[in-house]
Amino acid sequence: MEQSTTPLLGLTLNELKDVAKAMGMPAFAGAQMAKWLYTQHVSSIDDMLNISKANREKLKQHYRIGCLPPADCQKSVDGTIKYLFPTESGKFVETVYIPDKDRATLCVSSQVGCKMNCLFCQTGKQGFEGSLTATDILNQIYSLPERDKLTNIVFMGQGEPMDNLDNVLRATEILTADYGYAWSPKRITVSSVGVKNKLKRFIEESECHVAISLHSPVHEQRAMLMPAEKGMPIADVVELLRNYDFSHQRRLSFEYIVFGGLNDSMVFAKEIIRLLRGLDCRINLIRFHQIPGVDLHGADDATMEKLRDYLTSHGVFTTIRASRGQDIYAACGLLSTARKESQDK
Ligand SMILES: C[S@@+](CC[C@H](N)C(=O)[O-])C[C@H]1O[C@@H](n2cnc3c(N)ncnc32)[C@H](O)[C@@H]1O
Ligand code: SF4
Repeated sequence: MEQSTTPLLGLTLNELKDVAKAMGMPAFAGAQMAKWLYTQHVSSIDDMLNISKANREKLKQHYRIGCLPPADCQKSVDGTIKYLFPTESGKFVETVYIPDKDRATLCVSSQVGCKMNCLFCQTGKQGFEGSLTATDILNQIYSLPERDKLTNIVFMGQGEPMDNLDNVLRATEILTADYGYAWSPKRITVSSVGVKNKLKRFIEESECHVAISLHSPVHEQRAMLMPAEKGMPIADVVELLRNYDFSHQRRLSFEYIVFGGLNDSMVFAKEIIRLLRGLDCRINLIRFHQIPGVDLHGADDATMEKLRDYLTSHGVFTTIRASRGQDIYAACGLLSTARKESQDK
């Protein structure tokens, strides 16, 4: 890895113009570089053919593209593909490609591991090893073999996006800017447990859809499942969300893993309705992906359907999220944990 050079992937148009200026290149070279990066996805500065050879050589002395191909992948019988991407710092994160009829969604990671330590999450068990740079986040798209088929991106891989907000905002800016990928922010969803001050900033500085990991409407139970509840209780998350408009283009959803015998009774359904009353949102019920060493289990289908029907009939549109890639453990964290363990040996 040529770490003495700086990656171009992850720079905004203005920053690329500054690079051009500093290298003594013509002013328009910044826009040319943006095109080679975010439209053409070149893997080498040598491929930036409308930049003179002399300027490419100069550029290469200080910069590199910053793209890295996936190190491993597992393919599910249902077409879901889990990739293991290296980061610039030599660690690994998981990215899951989920094709589905006319959609193809990419689930990207924002951190290596996570500080939030949710009881049910393999990434939480892995501990925190560092935040991804914007280069690392964008590389999961840039170097994806199925890149041109993507219709949606969800920040639901490893890590808590609000705990790496600057780099997540930089990546979503480049994904949505005209000079970048020119995607509508409506094709991007960012999922969070709710982090004080950061969630507010994200809502105000981005137009992407917002997903909140709810998992319990009851403070004590949510705190047991998700220690982040102690830093920003779900009641405060919901109060904050009430200040913003989710009734038009921008969507607000809540994720709810249904654990058998824990948060799956009508008592919880009623609390959810009370908590979310008047908020424009939907709920996605999620099947629990079993992880090693955790004494929790998923609710059965009939219980999930009953919950869905109750919530929908009480005004909160609710769906059951199809589980994908079961056979390759597409629940994030397992592949990278295995890679970490083999590296540590
Ligand atoms: C891995 S997180 C990443 C985004 C963010 N940190 C969050 O928690 O919302 C994405 C979603 O996966 C869920 N999740 C984590 N572990 C899971 C598991 N074992 N089974 C099902 N869903 C899980 C989380 O609760 C969250 O809704
Ligand atoms: S569910 Fe999200 S916040 Fe919780 S440990 Fe996993 S990645 Fe972190």
